[in-house]
Amino acid sequence: MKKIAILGSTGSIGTQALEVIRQNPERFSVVGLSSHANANLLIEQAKEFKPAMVHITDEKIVKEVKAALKNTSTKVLTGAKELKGLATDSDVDMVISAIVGFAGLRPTLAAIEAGKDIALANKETLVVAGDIVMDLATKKEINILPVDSEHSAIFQAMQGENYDKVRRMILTASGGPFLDMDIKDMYRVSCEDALKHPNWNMGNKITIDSATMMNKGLEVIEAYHLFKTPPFKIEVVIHPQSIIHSMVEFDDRSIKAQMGLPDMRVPIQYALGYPERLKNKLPELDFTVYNALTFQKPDLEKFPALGIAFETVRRGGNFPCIINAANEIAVDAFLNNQIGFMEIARVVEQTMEAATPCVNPDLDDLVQTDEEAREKAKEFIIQLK
Ligand SMILES: NC(=O)C1=CN([C@@H]2O[C@H](COP(=O)(O)OP(=O)(O)OC[C@H]3O[C@@H](n4cnc5c(N)ncnc54)[C@H](OP(=O)(O)O)[C@@H]3O)[C@@H](O)[C@H]2O)C=CC1
Ligand SMILES: CC(=O)[C@@H](O)[C@H](O)COP(=O)(O)O
Ligand SMILES: [Mn+2]
Repeated sequence: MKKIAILGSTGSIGTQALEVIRQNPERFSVVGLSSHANANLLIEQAKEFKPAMVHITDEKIVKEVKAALKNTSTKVLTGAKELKGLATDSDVDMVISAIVGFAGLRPTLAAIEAGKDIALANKETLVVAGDIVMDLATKKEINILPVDSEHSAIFQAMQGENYDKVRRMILTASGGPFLDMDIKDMYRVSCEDALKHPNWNMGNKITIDSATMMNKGLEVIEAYHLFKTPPFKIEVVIHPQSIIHSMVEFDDRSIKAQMGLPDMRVPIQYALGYPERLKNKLPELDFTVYNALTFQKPDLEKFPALGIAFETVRRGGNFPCIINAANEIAVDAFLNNQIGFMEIARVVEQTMEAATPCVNPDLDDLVQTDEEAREKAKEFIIQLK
């Protein structure tokens, strides 16, 4: 029985991970769950999965959760220290890192430090602190199992293969809802338009990232760290159907692609079950329905965020951390109707050029970088108004 803690259990990844666990009660049990502010769903999940602990960030509503769970064996926690406690509890075998954004970094690092295997959805953890995270994972001899669909695809394609023989890793991108829109119309799109992802149903932040293609930029940085592959070997190709989840080309020009319907339960299940492949009852891919798989080059004028992300890998140091922070602030501002869609990448680029570079940052440097970049991004947003 694998005993699991889910950081971010009330989100899109968290709820789908619980669905996988629900289908496999003989293999997985839930030890801990965490949410930010969604008390109702956390209570419901606790009643169903009976974890030893739940954590909620919002200290004002922790009382509500305690009251609802008072006649159960579930302990209710709050505060940053207790979230780390949940992630490092001696009973936990694997932590699913599914908090969104920089907030996921510290509990994930704490879990690695405590020797837990990680099913990693929170790509920002690797974007911000990839070197620190991967070095610690090596030192602690733990597995980081990718949940992000592209990275799961590459990880699956690499089974039985040698990393020295990789010629290219090709990340596929849907292109988001504005793939075929004229650039001049992209200045006027609404949040509602941007939140309509063509293929995936995900949390708001990553859905906006998909629309700007910052998501793919973050995924390039994620792949660079996860697979220790230089950026010149990582390519992005638009594949609007999201059936091929990514590909690896080897030295002999043979290409392995991992395919399937766009359903996050597949990569989540692969990470949870690894190295075993488990059965499920998900719908099968009908090739006669998806009878045309198409590909095109990304347009960097329409999607400058992708180019910015590649630039930060070249610059290294704290640059990925800077753009991640600026992007979190800019996406939030867009979702609150404070800036336009095309201004997201503009704020990110301005912040990248204005923040203080650091060549070999440690965790404290990155925390400081994150704070500084957030402040600078907020200043640029005020100037835009
Ligand atoms: N959704 C998807 O299909 C995919 C997601 N990912 C990545 O997985 C991560 C999660 O994405 P997704 O599930 O879509 O996001 P959601 O917004 O749906 O869920 C986020 C989860 O994190 C919690 N949370 C939010 N902010 C904080 C915080 N400051 N401190 C602690 N907990 C917090 C939320 O709690 P509450 O509900 O209470 O707000 C919720 O449980 C992201 O990094 C994303 O890029 C990667 C590939 C695919
Ligand atoms: C499901 C998943 O892994 C997302 O990261 C997805 O890839 C987003 O789609 P885009 O290709 O549009 O960024
Ligand atoms: Mn992805």
